[in-house]
Amino acid sequence: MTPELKAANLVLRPLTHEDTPHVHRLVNDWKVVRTLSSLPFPYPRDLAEKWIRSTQEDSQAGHAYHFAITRENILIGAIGLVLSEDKKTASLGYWISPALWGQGLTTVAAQRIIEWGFRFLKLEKITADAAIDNPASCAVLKKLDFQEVGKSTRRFLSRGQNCEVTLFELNRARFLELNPTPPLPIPEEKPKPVSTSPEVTTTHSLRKPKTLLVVAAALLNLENKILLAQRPEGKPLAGLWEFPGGKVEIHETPEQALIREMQEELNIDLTASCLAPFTFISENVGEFHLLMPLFVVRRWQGTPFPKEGQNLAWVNAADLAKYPMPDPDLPLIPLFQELLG
Ligand SMILES: Nc1nc2c([nH]c(=O)n2[C@@H]2O[C@H](COP(=O)(O)OP(=O)(O)OP(=O)(O)O)[C@@H](O)[C@H]2O)c(=O)[nH]1
Repeated sequence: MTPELKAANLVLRPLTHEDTPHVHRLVNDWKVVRTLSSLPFPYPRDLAEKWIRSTQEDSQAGHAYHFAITRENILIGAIGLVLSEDKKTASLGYWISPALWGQGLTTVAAQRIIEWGFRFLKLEKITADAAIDNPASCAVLKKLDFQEVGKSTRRFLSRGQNCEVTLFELNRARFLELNPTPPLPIPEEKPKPVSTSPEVTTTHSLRKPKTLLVVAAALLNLENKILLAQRPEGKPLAGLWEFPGGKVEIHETPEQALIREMQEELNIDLTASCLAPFTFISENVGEFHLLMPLFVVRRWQGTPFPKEGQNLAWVNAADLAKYPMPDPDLPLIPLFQELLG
């Protein structure tokens, strides 16, 4: 499923039926449509509708992930990855409202999608192409470290003719070499001014990030299915699936925090439960260092109920990878597969 991703002041989210008039208005513009090979001009509204439907089907089937690019809740463009059959390669495509060209917004959105493609989808290579008379798009790809690998010709429906295109590629090893740190989460707090405490050095990159202590539970039911909760709208990383839990307050032990969070989020009582420490996440996620003890819990009182309106899913260990999760959770998947078979 297509998750919601944040990138600077942009939110990249799945397209919905309500986006149809905006997609139609923005794409049905010669300046946009001439850069896209597979669309006619004029671009009829029912094609916008069909395309949005197809993005939803493709996302469910895991064939392609298309995102609306939004700023302050307004759709300003779209970006997507279409996967090869073996799911090792994807081709990147995008368009953005011409009124916003030249502001670097496409680069910001594309950088986030590429990051997600390499780190979450574990792609080996991302390809892209741009008509040779579209230098702005070529410049975006070069800024993103794509390498030019050749030329080809492609039929452009909008122009009714074949056009020469430049082919680009970025492979996973190069991306990881150039971007060794995990993607930045969206900081919830404003950056604090650099203090003079001894653990702080003068440069931002060397500053010791604050440790964020979060506790979470893998609730296992009688069929050995694990409960995942989807982060609700309005929270950072909304749309991603995670182990229910939350931040440990200053006056709490992790176990006390877990009992409180399970009551607040799921209306279940863990006071008499066995909280079995299973593993932990210790990962630098940009503005802070996430430390997350994860407990396995098999018995509790009550029935999990999504008190915060979050979606819940009982998931077999073998299916965990089908649920987009925050990057730090990904190494946990094989551990559960080993534990639960
Ligand atoms: N609960 C939980 N949080 C996780 C997981 N993986 C992961 O990276 N996190 C991160 O840990 C942090 C948890 O913060 P939160 O915002 O959910 O905490 P909370 O429930 O206390 O929220 P609140 O501050 O809105 O009350 C988030 O940055 C979240 O992205 C996970 O599997 N479960």
